[in-house]
Amino acid sequence: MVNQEEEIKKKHIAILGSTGSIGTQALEVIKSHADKFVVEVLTSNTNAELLIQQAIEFKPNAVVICDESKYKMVADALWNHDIKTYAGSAALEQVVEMNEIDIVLTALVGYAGLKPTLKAIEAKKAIALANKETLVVAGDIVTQLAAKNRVPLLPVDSEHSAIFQCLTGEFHNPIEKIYLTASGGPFRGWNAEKLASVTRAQALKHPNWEMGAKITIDSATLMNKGLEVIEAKWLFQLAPEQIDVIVHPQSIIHSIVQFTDGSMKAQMGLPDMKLPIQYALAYPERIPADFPRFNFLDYPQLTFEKADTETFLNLNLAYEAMKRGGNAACIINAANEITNRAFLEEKIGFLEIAEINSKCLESATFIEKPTLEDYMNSDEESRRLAANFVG
Ligand SMILES: NC(=O)C1=CN([C@@H]2O[C@H](COP(=O)(O)OP(=O)(O)OC[C@H]3O[C@@H](n4cnc5c(N)ncnc54)[C@H](OP(=O)(O)O)[C@@H]3O)[C@@H](O)[C@H]2O)C=CC1
Ligand SMILES: CC(=O)[C@@H](O)[C@H](O)COP(=O)(O)O
Ligand SMILES: [Mn+2]
Repeated sequence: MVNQEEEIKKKHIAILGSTGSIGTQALEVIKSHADKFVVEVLTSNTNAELLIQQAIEFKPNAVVICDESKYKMVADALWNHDIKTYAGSAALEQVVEMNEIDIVLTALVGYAGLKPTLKAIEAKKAIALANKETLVVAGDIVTQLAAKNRVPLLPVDSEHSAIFQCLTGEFHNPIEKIYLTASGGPFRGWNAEKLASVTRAQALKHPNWEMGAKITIDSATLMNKGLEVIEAKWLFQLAPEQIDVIVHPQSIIHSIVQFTDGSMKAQMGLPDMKLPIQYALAYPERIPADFPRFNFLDYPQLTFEKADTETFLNLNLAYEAMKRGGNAACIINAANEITNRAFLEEKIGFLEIAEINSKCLESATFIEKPTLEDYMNSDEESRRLAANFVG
């Protein structure tokens, strides 16, 4: 019989996007610390097969399949497993409110993360935040709501986890600046002429990380770093001038904080997302893990270089959106979700991603102080514009 006290002491976790790269790695972490974590909710967009397998193995309280046409398949497979089964995106906003949940891991991709994250914050659940687009789109509303509800936003993104780890014990010490490290992606050093004809398959080969398709393409165009700059602004309440990007092709140093006395703290380790995922779930504890250890002799050189923002236009576009404020970041995020997908569907070339994103920033309606509804309308408007430019 399960010892009820032991079960209560465990952290009860909802994973939104459990079938993706972050979601599946989170389940590995949870499995190897079954004494500390228990799964309450699992969700996927369309991948019913994997969701069913995960549900049977981890026995959550509830699952959500966003694609309603797959509901019957999931419900039929789980009917005798004592697991509540829901369908549709709106169900994500309801399951995060379940009493049993302590932490919501936002491992779903894109703008779809915004509304369930806001609901989870309102329900006072701690947020382990992988879904960077949530902060890019509406960082002001999300961080204010989290502060009001005294809800921690625990970064999962490797760079932001690195900064967060460097800030442990330093919360009263002002930050002079931070350096977000960037791998440079698969096309580091390439010129525009070569980039014009790169294929989807080439862009999907990240040099250091295995990730979902959307973020892998964003890494290749440097939009990922642009989104991360904006994510950092909101997570650590920094001014644009305090955030710098440095290309570090080995992805060993995950990011750096520089304090006002000039001292710099960096967090390093082999590129493995299980570490930041585990850090966020176990926070404030560090718990053991047998992830492979870094060996200095395998990396006799850790190198650094300037990002090529003249060829990879998305990074400066994100800085520009951050400086403009208002709904500008929401506009480029929406445009980028359309152009990223259009490139994956081979409808546009690699260089057109940034070109169209930039046109959307210039042509969409700017709103200086957007409400949540404004963000939703702005997301729609920018998607429409981008789709037109894609043709
Ligand atoms: N992968 C990584 O190493 C890192 C990822 N991140 C961030 O974490 C987030 C997740 O990335 P990643 O795991 O790579 O992405 P994946 O594409 O691998 O997984 C996305 C997950 O979200 C689900 N999903 C996709 N679209 C929707 C939608 N519209 N509504 C609801 N659920 C949806 C998918 O379901 P289905 O399987 O059914 O499609 C899947 O479970 C992103 O915001 C990314 O930027 C940050 C740092 C590192
Ligand atoms: C693992 C992670 O956090 C990714 O966001 C990663 O940083 C992508 O690599 P790039 O530095 O190439 O964008
Ligand atoms: Mn990252």
